[in-house]
Amino acid sequence: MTYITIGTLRVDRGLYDFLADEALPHTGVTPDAFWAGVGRIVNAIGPHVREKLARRAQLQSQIDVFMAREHECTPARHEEFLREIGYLVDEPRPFAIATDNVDTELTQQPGPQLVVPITNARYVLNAVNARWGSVYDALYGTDAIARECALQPGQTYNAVRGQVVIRRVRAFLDEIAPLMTGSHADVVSYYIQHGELHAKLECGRTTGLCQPGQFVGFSGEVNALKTLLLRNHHLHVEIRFDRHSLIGEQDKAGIADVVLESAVSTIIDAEDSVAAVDAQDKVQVYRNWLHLMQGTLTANVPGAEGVYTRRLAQDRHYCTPDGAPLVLSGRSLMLFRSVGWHMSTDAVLDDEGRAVAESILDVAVAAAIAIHDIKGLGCFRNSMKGSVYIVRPKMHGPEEAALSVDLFSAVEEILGLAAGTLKIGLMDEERRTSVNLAACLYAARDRVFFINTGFLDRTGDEIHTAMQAGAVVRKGDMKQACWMAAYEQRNVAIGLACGLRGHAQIGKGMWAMPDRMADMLASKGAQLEAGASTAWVPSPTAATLHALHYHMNDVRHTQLLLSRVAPQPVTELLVLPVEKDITRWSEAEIAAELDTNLQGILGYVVRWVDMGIGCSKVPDLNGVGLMEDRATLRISSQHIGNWLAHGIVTSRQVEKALHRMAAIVDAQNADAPDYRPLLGDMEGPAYRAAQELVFEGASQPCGYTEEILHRYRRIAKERDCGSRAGVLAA
Ligand SMILES: CC(=O)SCCNC(=O)CCNC(=O)[C@H](O)C(C)(C)COP(=O)(O)OP(=O)(O)OC[C@H]1O[C@@H](n2cnc3c(N)ncnc32)[C@H](O)[C@@H]1OP(=O)(O)O
Ligand SMILES: O=CC(=O)O
Ligand SMILES: [Mg+2]
Repeated sequence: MTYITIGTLRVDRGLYDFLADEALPHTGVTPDAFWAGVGRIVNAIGPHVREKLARRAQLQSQIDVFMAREHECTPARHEEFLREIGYLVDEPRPFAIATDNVDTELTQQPGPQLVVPITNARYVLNAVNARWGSVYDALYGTDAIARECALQPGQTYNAVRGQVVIRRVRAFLDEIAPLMTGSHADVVSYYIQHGELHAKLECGRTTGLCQPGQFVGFSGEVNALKTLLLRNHHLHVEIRFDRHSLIGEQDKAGIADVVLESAVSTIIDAEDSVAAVDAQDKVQVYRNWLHLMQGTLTANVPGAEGVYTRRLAQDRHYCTPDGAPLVLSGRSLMLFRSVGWHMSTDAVLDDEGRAVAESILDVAVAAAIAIHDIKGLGCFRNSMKGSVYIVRPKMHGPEEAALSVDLFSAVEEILGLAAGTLKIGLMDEERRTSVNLAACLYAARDRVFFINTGFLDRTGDEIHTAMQAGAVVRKGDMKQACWMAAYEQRNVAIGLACGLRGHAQIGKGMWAMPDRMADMLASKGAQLEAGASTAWVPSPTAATLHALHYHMNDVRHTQLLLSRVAPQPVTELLVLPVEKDITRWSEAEIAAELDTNLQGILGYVVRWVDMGIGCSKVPDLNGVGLMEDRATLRISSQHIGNWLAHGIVTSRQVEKALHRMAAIVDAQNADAPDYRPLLGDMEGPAYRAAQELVFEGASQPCGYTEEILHRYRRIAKERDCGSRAGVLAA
């Protein structure tokens, strides 16, 4: 890296140039002012970051001693101890959050939240455009419709399958926007008269909607509609007519498609789904964010008729029932997820030559770039309220939430932004945050736009925290653990008690089996029944299918009912997921658990380290594709570390299984271009990273995987750079 010195900082030349030449022009912030400001923040906040990280380590070592000594203690004693050491703090007096200028997508529109790795422009564009998605395509193209009517070889459209989809969507319309008489399946035409929607049925009768107010817009002519816009639970449904299309010509009402408002918001992820290990990678992260804020991001995508350029979707234009223009956003509301406090980056060095806290850089750069949106300099608007949404992951407790608030205020000051412009998404994914959630919310009460649960990191942290208490239950049994139920319930109850309903999101976690859409449809609705106003999905298709749940559940009403339920006591959250009777595990069960964890680790790590891919769909031992990211890696690495620590498995057994699983992962990737087999390169960075994650994972701070992954990815980058240079020289 080549650095240039600016004030007290040394800044990577590529990063400096990116900001000076691409990001800052037109924002009103000069490079000198920006870096001088960042320098001040590094000096002011940097020491606090180091102090908080030291505090985490101190608390964990106290907990380790306590758990080794008193692992059979009651939850009440456990609570008492956590209070004694200051891990658990007093609850604030009742209060309500007071965040203002939050976009309606987050306050009024319960709906799916998509997550996408920021470094993959092609996926990012798809994600932002997933605000709207065809439910016909989503059902037709996935296992949501049973296999017996799957596409036959050589067939381009299976009409039987198509009919199943159409029937299912008509039933859905009957459910969410019923007609006064008959079914949408019986309609032969829809038309508008005197600002009201009419539906002509096959039997010759005409009817209308049971709730006429659900008809909110249309395009085309009143008696030759192109689209019809309905609204249910604040989400829009667009019915498209085209009697000349393949589907529309066979449909009695001429319906060619039904499009749902789907990914209402999207997390543009610069954290656990990306592999950004140096200044060069960080520039790629920030450049994509810049092009999103400017509305200019593009990606070339191979399609049926050759390569085409994917761009951000335009807004959607309709007329209201009485003929006034109606414009709806064509894009998902974008939220930026920064890295957590534990990360540092040598893209910028402080006055003592230390890598700076990466959070400072992420928040400062993301906010500076968002000025393009705030000032309306781009082709589109992201936030109509002039807010910038920054998701803060992996914070431990209220002190760290308060430090984020301080950072946000400092960044607003150096950029000349109005106080409160930067909003916080407060992820409840570390144990010290869960147990002190009300205090965390209080610390961020003027800025918070969401809290959420269901996180894989939270399980990783649970295992790490309880490392000395005993052998933890199998990964699959974690979902039934007492702490997990308390975590989910308390987060919602505390969020509602702190006034989030209608003011901020209460979210739930990721559906991690991207190809299992039937299972997702059957189970993900439960997150809304539990009080969530949003929940994470891994893909646009999943967003469209998950949107169906929000039509079935009136989340605002569900939250109203749940707001009468008190949070479970914190002692429920403190019940450790430790197996009391380890003899109940057979050798085969232990071996299966180990194999599953190791195969997941290897399958993910090899792509991360060798190819720089931060989130992958890794087939498990049964061939089911699982979304793996750093959080799932943290769980697997901590789980093996725990079982090693408690003698459930031996190092030798783990080494042998690792080798065996490497062969499976190599076979699974045999056809992947640029794949370097693990077994052909056991001294290579990928295999060594996996070994270290397994054998040293338990001693990593909080069980985080980043330090190991980053170190080996940098080695792999150097190796590839060296071999490229060799090829060029030859
Ligand atoms: C624990 C946590 O921290 S969760 C948060 C982090 N996790 C995530 O961000 C998961 C996001 N999802 C993903 O990255 C991907 O869906 C993966 C890695 C799980 C699967 O990726 P793939 O194997 O490439 O998916 P698959 O082949 O089924 O589908 C690819 C298509 O779906 C689209 N797609 C898949 N996921 C996404 C997404 N999250 N956003 C937008 N588009 C997506 C791609 O654009 C591509 O379509 P295209 O060819 O038209 O461009
Ligand atoms: O950040 C998401 C998680 O599951 O952890
Ligand atoms: Mg996480």
